[in-house]
Amino acid sequence: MTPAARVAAAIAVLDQIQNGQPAEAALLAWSRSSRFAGSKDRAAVRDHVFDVLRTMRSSAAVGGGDTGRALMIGYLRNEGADLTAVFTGEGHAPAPLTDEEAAHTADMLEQERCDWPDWLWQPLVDVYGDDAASVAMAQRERANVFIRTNSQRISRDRLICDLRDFEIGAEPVDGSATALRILTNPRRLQQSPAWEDGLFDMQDASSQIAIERLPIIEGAKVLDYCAGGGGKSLGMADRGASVTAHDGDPARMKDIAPRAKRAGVRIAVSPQVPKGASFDGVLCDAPCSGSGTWRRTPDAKWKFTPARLAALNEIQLSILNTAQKYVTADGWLAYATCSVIEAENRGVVDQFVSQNANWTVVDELRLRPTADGDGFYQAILQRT
Ligand SMILES: C[S@@+](CC[C@H](N)C(=O)[O-])C[C@H]1O[C@@H](n2cnc3c(N)ncnc32)[C@H](O)[C@@H]1O
Repeated sequence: MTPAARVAAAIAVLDQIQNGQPAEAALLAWSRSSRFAGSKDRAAVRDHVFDVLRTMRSSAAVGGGDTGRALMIGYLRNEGADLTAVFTGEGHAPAPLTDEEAAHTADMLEQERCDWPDWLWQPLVDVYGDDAASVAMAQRERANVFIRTNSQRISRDRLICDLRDFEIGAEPVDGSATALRILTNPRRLQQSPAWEDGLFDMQDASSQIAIERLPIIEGAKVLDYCAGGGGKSLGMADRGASVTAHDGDPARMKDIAPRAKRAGVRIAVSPQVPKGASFDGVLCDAPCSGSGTWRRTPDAKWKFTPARLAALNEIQLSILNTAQKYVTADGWLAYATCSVIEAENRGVVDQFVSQNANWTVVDELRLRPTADGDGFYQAILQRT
């Protein structure tokens, strides 16, 4: 496919998404009906679609509409591309720009330029002040790929060398003892001998920094109360904790056993927290908007609503209220989200403390989305 034909294909996929189809389903349907497209074509079309989804608002303003075509015009115009070289109408290229399309200009509000929902703009400014724009702008960029070194099995420097032998470039992330940023060939990671040998797992750098911050001592009994696929459980086990994984939806934990086996650690998977059980530490990696990771799931940014935020706040608070019961008298309780929205971060923690005055915040971590990792929040509490 020519570069212009890839743009035309992305326009067709975007139209399906605008008609209500989820992004992945629309891309899959296009792939299935486009047997002529090679792997590079598929990757390029996918990149175009996600580039537009991450910048939907500014692309619509600058492109003069929200059809696939207008969005792509807006995105490419924002990027400074030569539109006349792409919109030629030749072969499978999209049709030339109309006079109206060519003449369109837009004045944008700051939140529009930053591709951030209006209703969440002021809350972002309240926390990040003049940096709100850079927090929002970070979600317009493609995310880097990060891995967590399995430090029970290999040093980070040795892992860099092993990956290099497989033509995968990696470099350490500042502020983390385990995280590596993948510089080249990320698609080869899960075919590498190091993957086969369980020397690393996939995990964003911010999650790793948060896990490293937990006051875990070798052999501590820890409950991962919202374990999901077990990323945090594995990180805590790597730090020497004896981990029990729990999740309100036990089916979400199905990958934990094989992941733990590959990593060579033991994690007890427990659909019900055993009655009367207590732990030196309990981590609540709560369900949230995911606003710190919206560059990875850009359509979520536009679907999130005030009603959903209110519902999440209730769940988040009730998780903390339940989980605290499993913490020993001098143990710790950690609350984490991959969100940059304060209402589901310190907002929830403050509500919890106002209802449970015997708990106090002893540590707080707020990571912005940057090239070094996703947006992440964590508070560690202890009883007074
Ligand atoms: C952010 S995800 C966890 C990600 C996981 N810790 C990881 O690192 O891969 C939040 C998890 O909370 C779970 N959850 C939702 N409501 C819950 C509840 N009331 N009690 C326990 N877990 C709950 C969800 O099923 C989901 O797996």
